[in-house]
Amino acid sequence: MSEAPVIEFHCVTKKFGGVTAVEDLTFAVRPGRIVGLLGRNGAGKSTALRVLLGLVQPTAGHANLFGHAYQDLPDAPRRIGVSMDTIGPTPGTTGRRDLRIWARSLGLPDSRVEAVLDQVGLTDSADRKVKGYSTGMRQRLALATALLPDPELLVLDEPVNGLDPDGIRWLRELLRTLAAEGRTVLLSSHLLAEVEQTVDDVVILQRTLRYSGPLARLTTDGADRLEDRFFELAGASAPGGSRD
Ligand SMILES: Nc1ncnc2c1ncn2[C@@H]1O[C@H](COP(=O)(O)OP(=O)(O)OP(=O)(O)O)[C@@H](O)[C@H]1O
Repeated sequence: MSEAPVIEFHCVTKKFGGVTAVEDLTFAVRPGRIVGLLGRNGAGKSTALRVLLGLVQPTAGHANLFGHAYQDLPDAPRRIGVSMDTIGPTPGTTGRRDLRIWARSLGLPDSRVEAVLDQVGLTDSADRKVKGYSTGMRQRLALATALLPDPELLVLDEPVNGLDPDGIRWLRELLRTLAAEGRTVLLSSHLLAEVEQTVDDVVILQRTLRYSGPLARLTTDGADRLEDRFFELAGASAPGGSRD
């Protein structure tokens, strides 16, 4: 397996008017790893992911996937599975219908829809309207959408939010299986305890980068708690997105 980074951020800064959401962010993600982008509400996690996916232009610096900016990467929508709040289901659809719309837009057969419904455990609810789904079911549907193209890389914004303990365990096992197949996962979260058992590597963001590296190094092989190390590195309670 090539050890070339799957994701690279180089000195990425993003300002929204007078607010600096992300400042001088540099880190890399290696293949086959599950990486947690961790930070408080407003720390800049979604902004960093949006820069990565070409959804917002950085003020300075750049981010690459497989050595290219998202918009220059051939076949990007089929190589990278994305789950983000802003990519919601089509209003009024059922889970199955929503996935079929996505599948067609990606040139994928309906058999992929059935495969991902099964993978995320939504087959029995697939013909129910999405508006009646629980938060956990919506998370599963978002993950199914990300998994549709059988991607090499998954970028998941807050995938743990709204999952119950069974759902969190299920997600952990699914991500482990995907990583064992050589896929790479970058997920953002502010739920430290929930992701501690899921991720291999950690990126701690509080507008600026506070840590990037193996979870085991951060916690001295589990002797220290992630939460304690997080507060040391991210500071006690500083809000993200400082005004200039
Ligand atoms: N489009 C925007 N316009 C103005 N300010 C923005 C915009 N997007 C984000 N911000 C600001 O940038 C900062 C970082 O926000 P961001 O959503 O990236 O944080 P986050 O870590 O994803 O937070 P959360 O966990 O709450 O989703 C915040 O202060 C936010 O208000």
